[in-house]
Amino acid sequence: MKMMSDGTIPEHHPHCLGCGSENPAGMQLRTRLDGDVVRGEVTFDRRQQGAPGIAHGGAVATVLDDALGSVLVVLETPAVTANLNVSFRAPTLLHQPLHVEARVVERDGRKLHLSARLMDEQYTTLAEATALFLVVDVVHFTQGGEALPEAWSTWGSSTT
Ligand SMILES: CCCCC/C=C\C/C=C\C/C=C\C/C=C\CCCC(=O)SCCNC(=O)CCNC(=O)[C@H](O)C(C)(C)COP(=O)(O)OP(=O)(O)OC[C@H]1O[C@@H](n2cnc3c(N)ncnc32)[C@H](O)[C@@H]1OP(=O)(O)O
Repeated sequence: MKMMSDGTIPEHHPHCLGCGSENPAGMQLRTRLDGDVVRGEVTFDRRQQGAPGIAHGGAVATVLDDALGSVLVVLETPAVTANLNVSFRAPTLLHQPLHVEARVVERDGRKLHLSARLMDEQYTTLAEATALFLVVDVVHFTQGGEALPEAWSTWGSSTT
């Protein structure tokens, strides 16, 4: 398990465990482990606006994908999103602190079935996702020609 002594998952942006960059839409998702569930908080701002005052659906999907990626950090398993299915249940308003959670539903060989949920301050569901992540060898991530975070060198690379 990859987490700090206070239960938080290291400053991550999942893409860049250890590199400290923001995710593609400039959102900061801080996550921690609560039992088997990754929980986090995020607030959207104008950069993620779709309709006036409302978050763009792609930004909502990004946060859900990021939360799902945090599950990989906990599992210390390199994997990629093969399929992401998002249901938008209610408008996600800007400037409101929101809750996110993500968990493993089932593992079947290389297939990780995960789920995630975005909720408002009262824990009303705004969007939910189911995803298929496929475990890959760490070599998968060298295709971009960039150095990989040192922390990944200890991660399981078995894809069986
Ligand atoms: C930025 C990513 C960093 C990820 C880092 C990883 C670890 C964690 C590190 C830090 C942690 C944090 C977070 C990550 C950051 C954010 C999360 C975002 C993650 C991403 O943003 S990641 C980018 C988007 N993602 C891709 O860039 C994938 C492109 N893609 C491929 O690279 C290949 O497509 C691959 C490898 C997925 C599969 O290729 P492959 O050759 O290995 O496997 P193959 O096709 O043989 O499928 C084997 C079995 O899966 C079934 N299957 C396959 N695809 C399916 C689908 N779509 N739907 C339903 N079933 C599917 C087949 O039907 C077969 O099933 P069966 O065995 O039963 O026949």
